[in-house]
Amino acid sequence: MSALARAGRAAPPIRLAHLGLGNFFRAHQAVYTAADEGWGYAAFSGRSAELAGRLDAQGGCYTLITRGDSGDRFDVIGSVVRAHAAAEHAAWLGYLREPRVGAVTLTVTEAAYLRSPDGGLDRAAVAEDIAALRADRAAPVRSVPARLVAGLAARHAAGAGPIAIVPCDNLPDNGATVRRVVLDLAAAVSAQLGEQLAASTSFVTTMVDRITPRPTDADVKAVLDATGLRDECPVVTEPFTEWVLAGEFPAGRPAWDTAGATITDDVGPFEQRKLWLLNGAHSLLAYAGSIRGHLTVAEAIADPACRGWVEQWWDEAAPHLSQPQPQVAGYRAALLQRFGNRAIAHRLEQIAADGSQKLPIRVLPVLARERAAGRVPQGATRILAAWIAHLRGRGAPVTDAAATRVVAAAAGPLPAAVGAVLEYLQPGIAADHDLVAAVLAKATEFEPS
Ligand SMILES: NC(=O)c1ccc[n+]([C@@H]2O[C@H](COP(=O)([O-])OP(=O)(O)OC[C@H]3O[C@@H](n4cnc5c(N)ncnc54)[C@H](O)[C@@H]3O)[C@@H](O)[C@H]2O)c1
Ligand SMILES: O=P(O)(O)OC[C@@H](O)[C@@H](O)[C@H](O)[C@H](O)CO
Repeated sequence: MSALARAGRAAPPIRLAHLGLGNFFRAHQAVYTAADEGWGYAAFSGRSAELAGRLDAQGGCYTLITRGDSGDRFDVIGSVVRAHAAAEHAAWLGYLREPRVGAVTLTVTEAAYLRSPDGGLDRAAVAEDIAALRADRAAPVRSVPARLVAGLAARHAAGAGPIAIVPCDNLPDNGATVRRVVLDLAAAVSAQLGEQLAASTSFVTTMVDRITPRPTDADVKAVLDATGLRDECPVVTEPFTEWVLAGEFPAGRPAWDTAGATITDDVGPFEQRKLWLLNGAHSLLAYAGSIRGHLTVAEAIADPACRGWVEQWWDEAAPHLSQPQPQVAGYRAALLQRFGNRAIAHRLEQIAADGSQKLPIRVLPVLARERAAGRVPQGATRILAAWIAHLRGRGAPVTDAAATRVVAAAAGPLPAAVGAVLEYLQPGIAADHDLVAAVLAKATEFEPS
């Protein structure tokens, strides 16, 4: 056992699997689970093997650094029992065949669900995995939808009973979204498999919130200095945390609610508030803030211009939220405090990744509502303009699952670029001349002088 032990307690039984072992999972779902000693995790990385190896060498234990204005708090989290690399497919199938494994949580990024523009599965992107599963249900597959289908098929074949899939990525209605891509893929393997998995799988919808930046070598040193423990993979997060879930758990679940999670019938109001206000403002800061030379959220929100743009965006989004306005006002005030936490170095370049996946979720719903009300929203159009400027080489570097297409769309004379990028985001939108003119005017302000 590593020096990072579970304070004399035995490891909990593995009753959960996770896909997308990374920082957020370790600051969020694993922490809620740690409050219930009856449930432990087998966690799999989405792609790389590196973190899984380091974590498994520590018996799954790691230090959670909760970083507030008044200093750091250090807790050893022991709910992860085994950490596996993505390639350990036989182990993945093995856990899913276990009746006592009752749920699979996911944090694999928005892009990993491989949705087509209509929200269904992008079948071309998973053609190899479909062919492999048609030939052999236990064949190694790489994409997230195919790994889920392979695991669920193995479970069904083993007669292990129904299970819950619990996506924890920043996607609206994430349970229904994941249901659709998983069942599309299962049906493409065989119609019968599609029906079997539809009948035996519950897709839970969640809203997740806890700002979790990428840790650095300085965080490893901070743990050593404060606790005397050598931890190769601590995780840093803010004090705030929120988890809202709706859906069935046919094989049970940990007592996440006693650890502070909200169990509800409708995640929608929580999710809109969080995706538009927090994530929308994050995207604005990631593009506009990095163009203004800032590196982190805390730096950008301290810039009066950026702060004003964020407030303007919130003024546009807030009236479209269904939660009571005093509650929304309280959330906005808390967000300003969270964004301003200088102890958390949340890098804008991390948030800037995959704008092609994020902006349709974070910004376009508000834009559509504002246009339906006859207004041209200045905050929303500024976010789009800043993204276009980012794609044209300004601010944070471009990392995007659709980089080839969106960077090409953003190239050349600015008026054509604005039209092409907007059309990429939402076909037909470029016919809205007032909207295009507003985005163009703001994009012009972001052009190099
Ligand atoms: N970090 C946060 O503050 C935060 C907060 C709320 C929600 N989230 C959600 O969690 C996700 C992960 O964030 P993180 O901070 O843990 O990131 P991370 O980089 O630490 O971990 C991401 C995990 O997803 C896997 N992955 C990435 N792209 C993939 C792909 N295309 N296919 C398969 N697997 C893939 C990686 O291998 C890794 O296991 C976010 O994209 C977001 O949806 C993050
Ligand atoms: O994690 P992403 O890449 O979906 O988005 C980046 C940030 O906006 C996001 O991680 C927030 O920090 C998070 O959603 C806060 O709960």
